Amino acid sequence: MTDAVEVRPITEPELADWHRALSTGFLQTPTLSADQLDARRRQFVAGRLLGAFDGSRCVATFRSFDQELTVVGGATVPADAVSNVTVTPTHRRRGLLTRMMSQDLAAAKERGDVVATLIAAEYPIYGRYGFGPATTLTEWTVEVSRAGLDKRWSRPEDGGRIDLVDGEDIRKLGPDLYERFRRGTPGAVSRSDLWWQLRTGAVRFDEEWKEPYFAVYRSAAGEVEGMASYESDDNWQGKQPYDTADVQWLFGTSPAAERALWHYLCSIDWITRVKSGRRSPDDLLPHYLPDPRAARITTQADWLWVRILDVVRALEARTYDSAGSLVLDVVDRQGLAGGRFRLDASPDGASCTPTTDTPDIALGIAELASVWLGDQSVARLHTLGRVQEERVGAAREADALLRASGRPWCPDIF
Ligand SMILES: CC(=O)SCCNC(=O)CCNC(=O)[C@H](O)C(C)(C)COP(=O)(O)OP(=O)(O)OC[C@H]1O[C@@H](n2cnc3c(N)ncnc32)[C@H](O)[C@@H]1OP(=O)(O)O
Repeated sequence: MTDAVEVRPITEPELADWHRALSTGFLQTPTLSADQLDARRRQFVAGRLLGAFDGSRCVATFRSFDQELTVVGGATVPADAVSNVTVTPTHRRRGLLTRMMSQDLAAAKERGDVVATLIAAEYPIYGRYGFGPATTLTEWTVEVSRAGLDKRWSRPEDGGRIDLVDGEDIRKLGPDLYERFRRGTPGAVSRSDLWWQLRTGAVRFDEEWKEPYFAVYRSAAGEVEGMASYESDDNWQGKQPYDTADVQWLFGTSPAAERALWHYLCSIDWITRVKSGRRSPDDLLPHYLPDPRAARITTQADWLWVRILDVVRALEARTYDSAGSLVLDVVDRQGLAGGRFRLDASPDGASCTPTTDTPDIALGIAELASVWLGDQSVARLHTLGRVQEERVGAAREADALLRASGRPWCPDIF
């Protein structure tokens, strides 16, 4: 049966059928309006949208696009970002995802991408293709009354200011600021113009788009250093307001900007709770509050998954705080990137070369992705039996070499 189904890149006229399959796979209304389809045309890139066709009907979807991923130390690597993965329920578990993924990863490797990235809908799907969870997502809810902030707070203490602006301002100011931010944030990914258009309503994929509030922080010197987008509900109970500010995104290029934006959000009259949106596990949000316990973790889970396609370039792209050498046996069941590699690293730079030297540790390509950006420790994976020590003590040494000073953070969903 599977053999009768053809997997291939779609053509632009096939987009409506492809989107019907995509909506069906995500359990959404199958047929898009002409306007919705028109807006989504902007994501069409020839060769990067795969479909599986049973006769003339599209029964599976897969889209990838070019992205940059920031690594430890601030360099970026080219990534193959994977999204819109669905198989129609009538055609599941016949190997269609496996066929689409194999085609896409082979093409990405051929193009020279260092990694593939995705946000996994469910944990068990992507490990088999060599993806490993590489960043963790943490969401907090701040109970404003417990935060200990001064009730009379009305502006940043540092001489900076916060202004509410509209979507057009965000489209002008956002991309440059985000570029600076993401280059200092391992785990962050590039944002396209379309990303900003969708978040500010200039392009709408769904008819019921709700306009959020946009806040911008400028330093005392007048520099734009941070911005946030948030919504609020309209929640009155009797004569009391219990509104929640729901942060869509918030980032800054200085701690002062982030502190001021969180204080602003926690000081809006009627707002009793602030939901943080997607942060890294070691985000400073709780510590910007006089009482950090006011921020309660509501979600903690795997977020960005990474599939390393080129071990040498991946390990050479990042920086290392200490000096050391490590021989790694990297097992890749798909045969895309495995082998034995010698990493010689120091704060001055790193070189990684294929070798026949005796290995220190052995690990899967997915486990390498989990330790590469510093989200996991080699010692923890060793304790779990997912990294093997070929020399006693090597896991702890690998840990010291690969450790990063902060956890990586991918604030985006794609
Ligand atoms: C990046 C993103 O877009 S994330 C969104 C992913 N999409 C969804 O969650 C939408 C709903 N789910 C689906 O559309 C499908 O179930 C998919 C795309 C997840 C899987 O497609 P399928 O064609 O059924 O996968 P395929 O047949 O290639 O499965 C390969 C293997 O993965 C396993 N597998 C696939 N999906 C799952 C899952 N959700 N949970 C556990 N195992 C899974 C299969 O059992 C199979 O295992 P086997 O090799 O041991 O037999």
